Amino acid sequence: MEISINRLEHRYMQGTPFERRALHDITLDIGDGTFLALIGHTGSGKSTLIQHFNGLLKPSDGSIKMGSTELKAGGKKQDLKPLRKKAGIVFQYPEHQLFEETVEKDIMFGPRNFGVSEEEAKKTASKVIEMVGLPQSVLTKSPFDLSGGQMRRVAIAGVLAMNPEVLILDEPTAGLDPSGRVEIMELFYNLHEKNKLTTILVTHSMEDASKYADEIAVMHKGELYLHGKPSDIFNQRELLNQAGLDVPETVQFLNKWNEVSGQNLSLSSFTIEELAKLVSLSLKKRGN
Ligand SMILES: Nc1ncnc2c1ncn2[C@@H]1O[C@H](COP(=O)(O)OP(=O)(O)OP(=O)(O)O)[C@@H](O)[C@H]1O
Repeated sequence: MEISINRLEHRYMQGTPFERRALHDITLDIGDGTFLALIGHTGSGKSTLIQHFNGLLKPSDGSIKMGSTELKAGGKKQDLKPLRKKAGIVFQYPEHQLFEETVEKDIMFGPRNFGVSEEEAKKTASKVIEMVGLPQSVLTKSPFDLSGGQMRRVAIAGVLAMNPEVLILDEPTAGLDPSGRVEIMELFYNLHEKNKLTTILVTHSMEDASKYADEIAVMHKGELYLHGKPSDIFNQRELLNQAGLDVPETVQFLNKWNEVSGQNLSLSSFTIEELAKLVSLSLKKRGN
């Protein structure tokens, strides 16, 4: 689903002496099926922005269009419900929101709330539990008898059960160990690839942004500071530094390598594997 943000502004506590502008004049188009990483220093406005995608926050000015549904400043409350269904948000530590007696009931909660029949909701639970890589036997268990990683998968299944057209991930790997982080990111990436799901990943990890995203949007002081392909963004290290960010370590290494060796090598996927291949090839060429 295409997303179009037009001159979006958000002010907290609008009209009070405590009014605070968190977003200013954001204009951003996200194409259908794009994987976009949203990065920025703490307090730059990332969470405020993503809460507009499913109508948890309303624009103070400007608008956001999700497919055919548009939410404008001053829009009505009933405009929000269609957005809730279109955009599934996986918040930080989503497992904290599990509350039902069984995994199945927890996953069924969202669809039932939207008027889906008991039978249909059960079918959905069985489908999405598989999508997150858990066995059917988990459905009858209490979510609180599962491991932290399994609980997170159940919470993600609950979001997928709503069949969202856009998946919004707010630092979805926070608090996981390195292997758990990779597993969850690969899960999202595969969902994105398989279903051509438009995906927006809020992350502090330049490595994840460079590895998974087609496009990167950088927020700084409530404004959209940079937006483009990873390779374009990483060419602007000075600007990134000014926003309190840096390029991934693979790019830092290659920049140093080029400086020392006088070469002009460049990366396309920014992974350690690609970097190792590139350097080893260049060493072979030089006869080392
Ligand atoms: N409920 C709120 N009331 C008032 N101000 C808020 C509220 N939530 C956020 N802010 C302010 O809005 C600005 C943007 O915050 P936001 O949480 O969107 O940033 P962020 O980039 O998501 O930060 P982080 O990476 O730390 O999660 C900050 O100055 C923050 O203090």
